[in-house]
Amino acid sequence: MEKILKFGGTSCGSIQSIEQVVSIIEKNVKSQSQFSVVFSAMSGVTNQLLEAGSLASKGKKNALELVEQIENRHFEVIKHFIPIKGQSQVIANIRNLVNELKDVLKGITLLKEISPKSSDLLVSFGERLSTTLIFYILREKNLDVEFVDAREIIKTNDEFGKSEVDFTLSNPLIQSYFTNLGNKIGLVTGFIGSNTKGETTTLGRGGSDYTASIIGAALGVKEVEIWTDVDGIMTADPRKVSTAFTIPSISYAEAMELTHFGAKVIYPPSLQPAFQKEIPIRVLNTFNADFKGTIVTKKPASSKYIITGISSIDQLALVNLQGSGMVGVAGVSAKLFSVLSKEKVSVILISQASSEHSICFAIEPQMADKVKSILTSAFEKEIQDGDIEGIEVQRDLSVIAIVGEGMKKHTGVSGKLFSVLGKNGINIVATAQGSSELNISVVIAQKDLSKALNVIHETFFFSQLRSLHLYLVGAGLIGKTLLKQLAGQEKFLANYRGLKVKLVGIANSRKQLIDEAGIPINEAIELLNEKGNPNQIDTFIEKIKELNLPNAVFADCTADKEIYHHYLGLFKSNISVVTPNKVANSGPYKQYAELHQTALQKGVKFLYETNVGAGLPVINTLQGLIASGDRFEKIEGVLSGTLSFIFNQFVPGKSFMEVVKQAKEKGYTEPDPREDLSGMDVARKILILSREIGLKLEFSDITIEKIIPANCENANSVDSFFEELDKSNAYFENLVNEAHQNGKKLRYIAALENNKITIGLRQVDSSHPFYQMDGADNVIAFTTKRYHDRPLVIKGPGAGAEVTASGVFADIVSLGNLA
Ligand SMILES: NC(=O)c1ccc[n+]([C@@H]2O[C@H](COP(=O)([O-])OP(=O)(O)OC[C@H]3O[C@@H](n4cnc5c(N)ncnc54)[C@H](O)[C@@H]3O)[C@@H](O)[C@H]2O)c1
Ligand SMILES: N[C@@H](CCO)C(=O)O
Ligand code: NA
Repeated sequence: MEKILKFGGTSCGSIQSIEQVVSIIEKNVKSQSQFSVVFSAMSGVTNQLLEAGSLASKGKKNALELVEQIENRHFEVIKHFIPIKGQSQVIANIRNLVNELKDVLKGITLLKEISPKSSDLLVSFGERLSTTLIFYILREKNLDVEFVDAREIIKTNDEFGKSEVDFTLSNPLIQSYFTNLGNKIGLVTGFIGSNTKGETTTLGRGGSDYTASIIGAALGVKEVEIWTDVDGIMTADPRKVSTAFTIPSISYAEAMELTHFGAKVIYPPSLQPAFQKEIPIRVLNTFNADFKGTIVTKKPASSKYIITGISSIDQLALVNLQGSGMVGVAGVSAKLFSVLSKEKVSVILISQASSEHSICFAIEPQMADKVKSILTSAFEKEIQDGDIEGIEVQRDLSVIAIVGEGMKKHTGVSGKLFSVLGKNGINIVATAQGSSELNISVVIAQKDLSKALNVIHETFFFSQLRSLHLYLVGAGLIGKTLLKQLAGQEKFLANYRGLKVKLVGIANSRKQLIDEAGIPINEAIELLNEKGNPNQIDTFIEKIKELNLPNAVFADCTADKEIYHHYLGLFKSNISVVTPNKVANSGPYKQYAELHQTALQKGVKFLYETNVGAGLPVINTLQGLIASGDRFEKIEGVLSGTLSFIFNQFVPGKSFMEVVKQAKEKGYTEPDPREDLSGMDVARKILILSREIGLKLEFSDITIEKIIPANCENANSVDSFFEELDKSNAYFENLVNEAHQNGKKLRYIAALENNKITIGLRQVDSSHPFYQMDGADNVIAFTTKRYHDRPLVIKGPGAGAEVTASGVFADIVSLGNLA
């Protein structure tokens, strides 16, 4: 025999799935391999049988209704696969089995009780029915098959419900049976066996896999194939991590570790006989039969990943035993674990500090109360004497284990694990590493489980493609331009920066839309309009925090004066903020400092390069100089793109108001251009620069020389502001004429020197470095200790949608380097 195949309940569960099974078996026949097949009951039938048993024991008639349902399900399959003239024999055989089943239920009804022994007999009908059914289907296809009742070859002890296999008795029976079978395909009932008296027994959890593994081991086959309904063992639970993928090859030991922490595809104890004989086990998908699945072997193929997989237990409780009296006292942990073992408490994980001051261990949460009371009485004396301070239970925790033989060869694996959790604000409550270095486990709050699994998975399996989760608030000029740029660069970012910017939320002042699965960037605005809910920024931010996505960034592309109140809370939730909005950084100094300190403390970023000079590298350059120890002596600049444009465009004879309107149309002005013309916008920028170099200045420390007459400044709406501007044309003509007559140009210059900020309109001549400027140019000159004789000058367009959005873009992408 070369192979044993095993098909699980879902594979035998329907006409469609049985069609798959038949085609897989036919393919094996064509390849002329010698093999036999083990079957589970049709999915759901075992439970129905148990339910029928329980109903019967209570004397309820509807037990028979369940039997009828089971019978009909089998008949339907027969009718599909077997031509009418052959059906009667098959139906008669199934009916015989069903009658026998009804007799068993009658017995249970009479006795009014269901013993483990009758329960085993009852459930055995599941596999006996499914295997009989498939036997006839395959015979109809002219395959040389034989029905094998496993009770004749697998012998067990008398422990009904979960009997132990007697290999000394079974192995020779199996060997002689299959030798006699010759070239026929044996179709074996999974899950069941019998004791020496011939009474039916069952093999417990993973029973049919166990049957396949027992037979495979007894016959020394080359491979055991477990056919199920998933693509093999995956790197993580695909319901929790959507990017999880199949592990092509895994060691027995790794499979054991992964399944200990919850991966449910196989149940390794049931594969033990095959493991021991080093027979490879292949996990395959009946519904995706050409897929290679996972092979579990002693020596798996080498992999490019450091770890093999991640698994988790959703719910556990942590018990902590601590006290100074425990230090150096031998026997505390011996006593602890012997008490636990006596009470059959299974311990999921243990961690002890080397100070020996405390021992903590994880258990199933439903055991927590019991364990606490057992330990309180077991350690009564130690607690009374004060050697143990008490027994503390923490709940609502989860454990994540990263598993892999490859960890032995690599340093820094735990560093990587802890740092990615830390960066995402996930607190590690306890940790344990087995000395085999096959697994590192961390206990975390249950609310962080999904986030943690995803970042860990990304870190270890997709280090070549990191995700940033982006929430964009403000879908106006800058927001929309940013979206366009992001959409255009999606491929480039993936291919050359290993970065995926996933838009998960978007809002404007009217609507909001959040979708964890990702909002297509190039359709985001339409989707927001069509599907968005009314926007309430508070609820939007609450939702963001609740979602708790890893590597998250909030981009504030509004000019709103209140939104920044949320930044602090976002930082505290480990969400970075990127913004062109200057309000946060130019408010009271105390608040500026608090925002920056909190971001630093939480390990998130607060990035706002576009606060000054739009996309020009002003803030980054300044921060670089400061970080490298340079000292600032003077900052001087033309910081308003709008005013620059206006003084470059406006000549006497033109309408000043029209030029301002043009600036607005070109996207240079603030949403409210009064901010630009009042000098407010420039004041914000120079104040921000002063804070960046370490000064604690307030807005009130700034002297602003106004350039617009009071009637314009005090206009109470944007429209009336334009009207007032129109009326004041002569005033502006005068200003410009005067400068022209002196051979000079007008520049609105902000200067910071000797801790003082001044802002005003200056006439500059051709020798002045700010004389030559075009369009909406900004120019900033840094005079520092190092740039002393000739300042460092940054010059170029300092306003406009494209250059601003690209500055925001660059800030966002720089976060990707940290993800
Ligand atoms: N235009 C430039 O050259 C430039 C340069 C640097 C910085 N900035 C800054 O960029 C920001 C955006 O400017 P813009 O020209 O795109 O403005 P805009 O008026 O075109 O767009 C603002 C967007 O924010 C939304 N919004 C306002 N309040 C909101 C709230 N409370 N909640 C949700 N959404 C809200 C609006 O609906 C709109 O979608 C401003 O802070 C501006 O100072 C602009
Ligand atoms: N309104 C601003 C945009 C850049 O911050 C300006 O004109 O400079
Ligand atoms: Na900038």
